[in-house]
Amino acid sequence: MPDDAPAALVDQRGHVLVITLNRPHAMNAVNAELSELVGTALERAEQDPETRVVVLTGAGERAFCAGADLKAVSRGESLAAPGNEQWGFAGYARHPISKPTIAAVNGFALGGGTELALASDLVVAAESAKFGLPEVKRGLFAAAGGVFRLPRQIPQKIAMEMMFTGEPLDAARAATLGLVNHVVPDADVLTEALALAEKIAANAPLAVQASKRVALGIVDGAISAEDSAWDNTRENAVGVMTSEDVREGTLAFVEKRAPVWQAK
Ligand SMILES: CCCCCCCCCCCCC[C@H](O)CC(=O)SCCNC(=O)CCNC(=O)[C@H](O)C(C)(C)COP(=O)(O)OP(=O)(O)OC[C@H]1O[C@@H](n2cnc3c(N)ncnc32)[C@H](O)[C@@H]1OP(=O)(O)O
Repeated sequence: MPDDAPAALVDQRGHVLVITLNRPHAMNAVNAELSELVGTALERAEQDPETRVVVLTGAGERAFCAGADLKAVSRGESLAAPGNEQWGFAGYARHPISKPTIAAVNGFALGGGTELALASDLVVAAESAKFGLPEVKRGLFAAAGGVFRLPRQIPQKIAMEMMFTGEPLDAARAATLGLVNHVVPDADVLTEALALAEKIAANAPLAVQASKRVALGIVDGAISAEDSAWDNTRENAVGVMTSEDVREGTLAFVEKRAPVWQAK
């Protein structure tokens, strides 16, 4: 892929906007450029009356999204890229848009990748896809919604084991647990996600959007509950993300070695 290729691509297909994370050389890991381009695409989708459904997928055949860019983090760059609170990577997690979103998970969905799937309304997964929150292996914390969305979307004890061990689930197990709507052959992920999107786009947009708004309002609890979840996450995350573990955990990944955590 040319070095100057954009980190995310946008493709309008009738009433469906397809956003493709486009850093396959880095397993579509989220850096500031990718976050900003995803944010711009989401803002366009939200404001364009012609767009009724958004499909989010990853470039290449190996990864949907491998989470935050650990090389950037190991260089001390912020995970919360400036300006992405409303629309960027974190924005997608914290401020779901009013239109239905479908994650077409074409491979690894790890860390922020799983958090993007958790923040999506529907998930179509490749048979080879894997879902996980390995942040704790890097000294990090699933601060983009993982820590409170995962226990809400799958059984609590399974969610706790995933968060504490950092070990992934395969697509079949994720579907059994309710994290995935459809598991399809790897080659069919985008086609199947688009077919589902067209099915939704054929229905009354305002009614579909109102259904999403009310359902999320109930599932996420009252605004105060949702805000306290984020505030609590942020309080815990800041403590974790400013620790020496972050530098050691991410450097260990970059240097392809086991991390050596400081004795606590
Ligand atoms: C202060 C808090 C405020 C809270 C409110 C809002 C916060 C907003 C910001 C918070 C964001 C938090 C996001 C999230 O919770 C945090 C994370 O996501 S941490 C990252 C978690 N992900 C991982 O640990 C996965 C890392 N990758 C792997 O384990 C493996 O690469 C793989 C995916 C299992 C594939 O393995 P392999 O097949 O062996 O392939 P390679 O490992 O060789 O990878 C190929 C190539 O890609 C590069 N790469 C892979 N993953 C990443 C990555 N995450 N970052 C950067 N680069 C990655 C890898 O280095 C290889 O490159 P090469 O070495 O060939 O140059």
